[in-house]
Amino acid sequence: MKAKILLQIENAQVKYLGETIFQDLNFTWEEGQQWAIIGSSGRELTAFLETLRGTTHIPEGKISRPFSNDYTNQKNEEGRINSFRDLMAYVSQQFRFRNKSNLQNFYFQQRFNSSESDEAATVRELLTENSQGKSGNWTLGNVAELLRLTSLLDESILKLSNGETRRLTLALGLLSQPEIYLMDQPMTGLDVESRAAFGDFLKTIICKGIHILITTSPYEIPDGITHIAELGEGRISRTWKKGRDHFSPIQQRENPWDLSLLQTLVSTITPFEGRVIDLKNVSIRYGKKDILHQINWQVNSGERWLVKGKNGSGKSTLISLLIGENPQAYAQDFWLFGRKRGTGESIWELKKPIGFVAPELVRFFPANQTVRKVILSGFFDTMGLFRKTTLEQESKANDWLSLFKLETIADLPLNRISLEQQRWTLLARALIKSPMLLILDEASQGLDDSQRALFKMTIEKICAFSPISLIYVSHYIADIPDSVNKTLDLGLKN
Ligand SMILES: Nc1ncnc2c1ncn2[C@@H]1O[C@H](COP(=O)(O)OP(=O)(O)OP(=O)(O)O)[C@@H](O)[C@H]1O
Repeated sequence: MKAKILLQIENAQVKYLGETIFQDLNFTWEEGQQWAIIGSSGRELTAFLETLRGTTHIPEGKISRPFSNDYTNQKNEEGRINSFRDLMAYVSQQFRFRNKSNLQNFYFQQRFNSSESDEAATVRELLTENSQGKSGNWTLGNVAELLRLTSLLDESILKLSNGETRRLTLALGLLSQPEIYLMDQPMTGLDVESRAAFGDFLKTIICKGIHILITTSPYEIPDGITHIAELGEGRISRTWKKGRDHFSPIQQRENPWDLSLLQTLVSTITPFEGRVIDLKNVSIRYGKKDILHQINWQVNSGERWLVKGKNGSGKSTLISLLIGENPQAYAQDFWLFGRKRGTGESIWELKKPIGFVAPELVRFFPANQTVRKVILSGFFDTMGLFRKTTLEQESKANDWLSLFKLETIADLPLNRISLEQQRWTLLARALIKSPMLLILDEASQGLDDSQRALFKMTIEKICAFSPISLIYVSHYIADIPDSVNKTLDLGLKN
């Protein structure tokens, strides 16, 4: 007996964000198949998911979704128009939570400011809100348990770490009681242990009848997946059953940047004469929860450090202290660039010698901020450009735009460009003021394998060409540049 088709794309031309991204795309998803989609372009992977969700434009060919026929027919008979989307959950890479009045995204430092957290819903409130009006296998209780959120139910969503937030978004998807569950790079931001456990999570939900399709790295195909499709050059180039075949290794690209321009740009970075960071018995506690416990850490000028630890171990909290975003810094014995914190320095003085990149920064720039403005805002350490710039500053911005090949998109808003272009923009913003210390908090998270390799190579070159001090946070050993040769392990703190 032939397997039932759930979804089918036939000879489709697909336009995504105004560009033709697929030509002659064909894909058949049959009952019982659980798909992993791999490929070297993060943009193509996301566009493929958007096509399944019906948010791209298909001028030629067609897409059909027989999985929803019974449901939509029944709703039509009841005189209601309902879409296949009711049966489909989607976890995107860029999640945005709004504050309670639904007016704005949170601003960055709000997360570490516990007094302001009332503005945000708790994990329980958000899960409850998302389960209303839907009944099925998934309840707040079993979903919270499955995704290890039970102990976090009464926390404000604002305070969650990256990995905790990722688990929350997976839970929200389940509570919509989907038949089809699409996930864009769902293991991004998860620590080594949680990535290993991800296959068990998939197997559990597959057993309950959900069909899944994820985009992922070819090196991370979790348990539960039965079929793999490789995207490349505008179409699906191959499909195979898991275990029958293996993927072609990602081609290592040449570094596409003008390295002599990079060298010139970072040659203005000077070393700090003295100790960059000195933490003496630093402890951070929220309510009854010890996040950092008596941390002693010294970073000397020119050193390159890895900060590691599992999800929720306090890596971002530690970094919030360094970049002046955590009010608890004042109570600590803590020196930055030879000056004790809390001795009258302004937040701007504190930020000046530090360049900082974290993927979630993108969420905190106002919507009208273009790539050029975001890069220029690095001179002023503001989330967006709100003042006049000099010709010299503009010329520096042009150099960075040219280095990272961003000129053609320089005047587009940050939220209209691809994930990798956003990341190069943030790196240019961090470096434009020639900082003495560069802090990268999971800065290549979510990029595809070739872009991650390029990011690593770029940081390697910056370290080779300048005396910059570096703090690098990552859950992926393969992403760590060779020049990083010291480690602070927060997992060992207790
Ligand atoms: N203002 C706050 N109030 C209460 N708890 C908080 C607050 N800010 C952070 N936390 C909690 O502190 C813990 C550490 O969070 P942090 O973001 O530093 O972890 P992380 O090591 O960076 O994790 P990840 O690898 O997931 O990014 C988390 O459990 C988080 O929920």
